[in-house]
Amino acid sequence: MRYAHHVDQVRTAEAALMAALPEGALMQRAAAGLAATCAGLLPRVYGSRVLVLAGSGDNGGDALYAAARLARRGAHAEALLLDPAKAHAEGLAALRAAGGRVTDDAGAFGRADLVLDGIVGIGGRGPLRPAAAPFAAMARRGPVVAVDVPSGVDPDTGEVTGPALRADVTVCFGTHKPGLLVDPGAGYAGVVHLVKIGLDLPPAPVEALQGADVAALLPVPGTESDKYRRGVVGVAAGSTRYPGAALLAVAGALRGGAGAVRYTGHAAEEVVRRHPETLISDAGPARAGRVQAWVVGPGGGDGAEHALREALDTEVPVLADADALTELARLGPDLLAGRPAPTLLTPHAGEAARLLAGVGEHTDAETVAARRLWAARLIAARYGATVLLKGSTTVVADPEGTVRVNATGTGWLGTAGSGDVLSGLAGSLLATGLTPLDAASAAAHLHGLAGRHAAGPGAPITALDIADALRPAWQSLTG
Ligand SMILES: NC(=O)C1=CN([C@@H]2O[C@H](COP(=O)(O)OP(=O)(O)OC[C@H]3O[C@@H](n4cnc5c(N)ncnc54)[C@H](O)[C@@H]3O)[C@@H](O)[C@H]2O)[C@@H](O)CC1
Ligand SMILES: [K+]
Repeated sequence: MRYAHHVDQVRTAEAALMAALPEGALMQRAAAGLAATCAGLLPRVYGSRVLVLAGSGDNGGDALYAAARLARRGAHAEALLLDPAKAHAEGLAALRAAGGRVTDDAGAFGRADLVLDGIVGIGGRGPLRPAAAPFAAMARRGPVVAVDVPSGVDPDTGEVTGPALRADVTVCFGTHKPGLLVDPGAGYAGVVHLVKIGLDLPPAPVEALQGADVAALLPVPGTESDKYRRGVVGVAAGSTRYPGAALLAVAGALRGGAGAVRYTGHAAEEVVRRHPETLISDAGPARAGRVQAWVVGPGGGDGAEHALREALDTEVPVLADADALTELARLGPDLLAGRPAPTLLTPHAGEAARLLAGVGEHTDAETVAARRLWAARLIAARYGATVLLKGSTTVVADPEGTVRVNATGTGWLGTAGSGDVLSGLAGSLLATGLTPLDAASAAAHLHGLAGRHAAGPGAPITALDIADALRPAWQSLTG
């Protein structure tokens, strides 16, 4: 598991640790870890050109001390001070003592074998200021290593509201920051290395499951299991206009761990032709027969409201997607109030904007994509449901405030019907007994892996390719 903490939590933990350590010890731990990572990125340290972009805070201090360590190993280290009068004095003295020097030549950026971005860390707010902004667009020769956070990325949210420095590697201290795990910020962070500095931190508000965590969640049938004991997932999807969505949701559900899939809707014939193992029901969710979870909405068309209401009236978990979300946004969160079982909503950015409008928060898909944590948390809180917000990093938020992010995806997943496969998959995992948080985050992880598997080194994929790749994706976790 990767854990990420907010800036105020880091500051509190840092203050407690600093009080117990000799002055400057913590910064030396950070600088030592940073210098070690940089050394590993250079073919050889001796003779390499290292440039520090140093801001006015301790982030600049970390970078200057790390550059001093590299200078002691023979690197030509230079520092470009963005606010010379306020530069970190001790760090600068250490750099000079090690043979490094200050430069005011911005061209050094393009010549450096490695750039250390020590402009701002967790003290940063908003985009790069004018003195640093030009570096965001400048050509670089060697890797840019962000110190703690890529400057210009909001550490708590991952929001990027103007120029920011794109890093190849980010070395963060003590814990991850949410902005390193959530897009758009995650896209600026590159590969993230964590340097442990001994912080005693509270429970993490944001976490990211790793392969082993997902493997531990996935259901394994016991010797006594049969199709009913493994869980039956109901799929109410598709319409005469959109039969394909039903096929795709069922394809995902069949590969999600449930023992059987029960389908109800207008595409029964097509579903059975393509997936003969599906149980078909003529009645809607209210009378379709026993299931342990319902998936409702993909390609639902005009029938979506009816199917949603019937599914919500059952006593099992309900996953609402696509047209069911549009209906929910129109009808409002009261529709979910008092349900005896949890609800999982799986919007993309546009549907999330609709759900937000349904609670009086008028916004658009672009804003949701730029403020993913905010949007997912707000929908979860206002609808009292778990939310899986699809997109470049998938954010899963539950109404109690836990957030999980998933970054296994690839841009190739942005293909028609991909979300239908995901909702079937997540619903199937719900039917096996996983909580909505676990089902949603495991499904997002598997779906991302399947997309990568299907796309291989890089090629367009179809939603059915993703469904087909779910089995090797699952095997890659459990094998
Ligand atoms: N104090 C310590 O012993 C340790 C410090 N660490 C480092 O200290 C950092 C936090 O240091 P600070 O609290 O001094 O804060 P920062 O160094 O992150 O930034 C503070 C300074 O940047 C300016 N600033 C804010 N937003 C800006 C923007 N958008 N563009 C340009 N300048 C901006 C502020 O005016 C302020 O002067 C961490 O991120 C980490 O790198 C720790 O990680 C390790 C231990
Ligand atoms: K930085």
